[in-house]
Amino acid sequence: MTAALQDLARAKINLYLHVTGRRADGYHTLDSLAVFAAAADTLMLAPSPGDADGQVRFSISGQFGAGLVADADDNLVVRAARALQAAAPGRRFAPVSIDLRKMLPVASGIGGGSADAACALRLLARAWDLDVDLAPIAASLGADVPVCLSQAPARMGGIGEILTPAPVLPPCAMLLVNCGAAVPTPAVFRARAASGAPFRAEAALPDGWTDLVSMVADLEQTMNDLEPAAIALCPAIANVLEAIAAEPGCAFARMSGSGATCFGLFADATQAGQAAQRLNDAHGWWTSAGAIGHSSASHGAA
Ligand SMILES: C[C@@](CO)(OP(=O)(O)O)[C@H](O)COP(=O)(O)OP(=O)(O)OC[C@H]1O[C@@H](n2ccc(N)nc2=O)[C@H](O)[C@@H]1O
Ligand SMILES: Nc1ncnc2c1ncn2[C@@H]1O[C@H](COP(=O)(O)OP(=O)(O)O)[C@@H](O)[C@H]1O
Repeated sequence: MTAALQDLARAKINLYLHVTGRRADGYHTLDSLAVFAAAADTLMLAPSPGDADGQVRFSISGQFGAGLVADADDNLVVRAARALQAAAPGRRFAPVSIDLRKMLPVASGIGGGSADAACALRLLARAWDLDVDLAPIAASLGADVPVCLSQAPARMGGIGEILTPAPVLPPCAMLLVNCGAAVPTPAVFRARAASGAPFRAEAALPDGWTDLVSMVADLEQTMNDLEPAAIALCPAIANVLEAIAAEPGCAFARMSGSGATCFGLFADATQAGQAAQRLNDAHGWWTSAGAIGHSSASHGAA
């Protein structure tokens, strides 16, 4: 490879999440509708001449980078690189450096680490010119990594690795709000299991929605089954949900994934942007507003 490459690792938002069962290995089966936000980390890959073949130098920058630096060798980006190399034995891997610009809050229910891992797989497969199926490698890195490979809206089944097309989404804007509390995914699944909450059936969805009102009517028949357990662990989530729902123009508010990030849906992008500014000013919360339904845009950097 000669050129530098750069790609976005977008936040994954679960518009609903039903826990439908539990496997013998403890993983839960899910039914979820995942969409991708404008908010994203950025991965920058460059050749690293002088290093040995196979070496992947890794650095972390960005607003939320500091929290990850201590465990950099175990970062999902590095694990993705190792897994890709293991899947293509006998190949030469030109030495590269990757910088992760971490702009998404960590352990926050929006799959930032999973998005970074998927982004690293895409970039490295390109840089090393590998024609391998990335889906099983992604699944080996985490339940959320496969859906982050395409960053296209998708219905998630199995433990997250069975992907089917999402209903056609209406034009709308999404507000993301995170109060700053890290909520570890395993703790939320454990708390839900301990609470004895029942499993839920898969949602019945149409092929698409032409407007936000009809999508919200269907989302109101669904749940995020992890929300009560996450609120029990982090009560501030309830305050965030209340604050989002009170914003002018907000049609729907819910927590994403295992939390603590919550989202609001708006027909009017200006109102979503104003809500983001207001909630950041009033509480110091991390906020972001943008369209939903982004797909991956890979491009080379100068
Ligand atoms: C809850 C979801 C919903 O999209 O998102 P996040 O809150 O992480 O964003 C995902 O299922 C998270 O996927 P991911 O974060 O990749 O999970 P993994 O690393 O594979 O698993 C972390 C732990 O979560 C639990 N886990 C995860 C996924 C799943 N389907 N069932 C589970 O029980 C297991 O205890 C597992 O040990
Ligand atoms: N690149 C990464 N970004 C974020 N977290 C990472 C990364 N690599 C490893 N991790 C670890 O994965 C855990 C889950 O992170 P993250 O994907 O942000 O959670 P969530 O899916 O709940 O948003 C973190 O606690 C962190 O220790």
